Amino acid sequence: MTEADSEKVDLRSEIPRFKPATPPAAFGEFVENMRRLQDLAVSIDAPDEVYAAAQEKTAELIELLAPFEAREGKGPANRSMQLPGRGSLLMPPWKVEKFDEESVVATGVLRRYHLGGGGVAHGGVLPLIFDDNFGMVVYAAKRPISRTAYLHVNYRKVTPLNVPLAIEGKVDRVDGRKTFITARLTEEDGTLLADGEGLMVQLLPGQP
Ligand SMILES: CCCCCCCCCC(=O)SCCNC(=O)CCNC(=O)[C@H](O)C(C)(C)COP(=O)(O)OP(=O)(O)OC[C@H]1O[C@@H](n2cnc3c(N)ncnc32)[C@H](O)[C@@H]1OP(=O)(O)O
Repeated sequence: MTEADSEKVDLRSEIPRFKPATPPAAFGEFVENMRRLQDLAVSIDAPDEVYAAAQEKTAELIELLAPFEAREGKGPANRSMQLPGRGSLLMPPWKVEKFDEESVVATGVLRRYHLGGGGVAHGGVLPLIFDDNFGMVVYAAKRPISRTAYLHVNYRKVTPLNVPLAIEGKVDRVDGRKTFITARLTEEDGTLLADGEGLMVQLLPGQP
């Protein structure tokens, strides 16, 4: 995106400009360790004394970090484009591989943290991945800043964990303030796991 385009995007909304962050390497390592902790927190079966020791260590960590809690858009989480999931623990640790007006592609794996039941991904994780993709598609296509009005996911096959996956989303059609987006979630060999459609509606001045 050129500087001129970036200015154009800003003028189309009252939402503050998205400013990418470039945190030190230690932040990326910290986030990855936190992801490992999430995987463990949902999978451990430990003796009582291990829970007690873990509780003490997490309490220490909270004490260390709490003074640095910052408002949205200030800390590096969610803004670190070079990190999986933009450095946000909410997002699965996926990386954006393609970001242009034609489509947005992100790839990655789902992990133990994302388990639903029966060894496969929780169904609720997929709308998160689709919604994030739709948001990026709107931005990459230089459509006005918009929010999801609806999102429909068709689950075609169960989504495996620890297997490379990809989502590709693109603008299907535009109608005034409305941008209709479609996306497909696939395995590396192209097997379709889910497809989705969403309506993104351009925010009017003053809309949050
Ligand atoms: C800081 C970065 C922020 C950028 C966001 C990144 C994107 C991330 C994507 C998200 O996850 S956003 C969070 C989830 N979404 C929301 O919280 C949205 C909550 N809903 C709203 O804010 C409003 O409902 C919305 C802005 C989507 C629409 O409200 P409006 O009052 O502005 O729209 P209006 O009701 O006038 O409808 C505009 C058009 O959209 C149509 N429409 C709206 N909602 C619809 C719906 N659910 N189904 C079908 N059509 C719908 C509506 O019929 C109409 O069509 P026409 O122009 O043809 O008449």
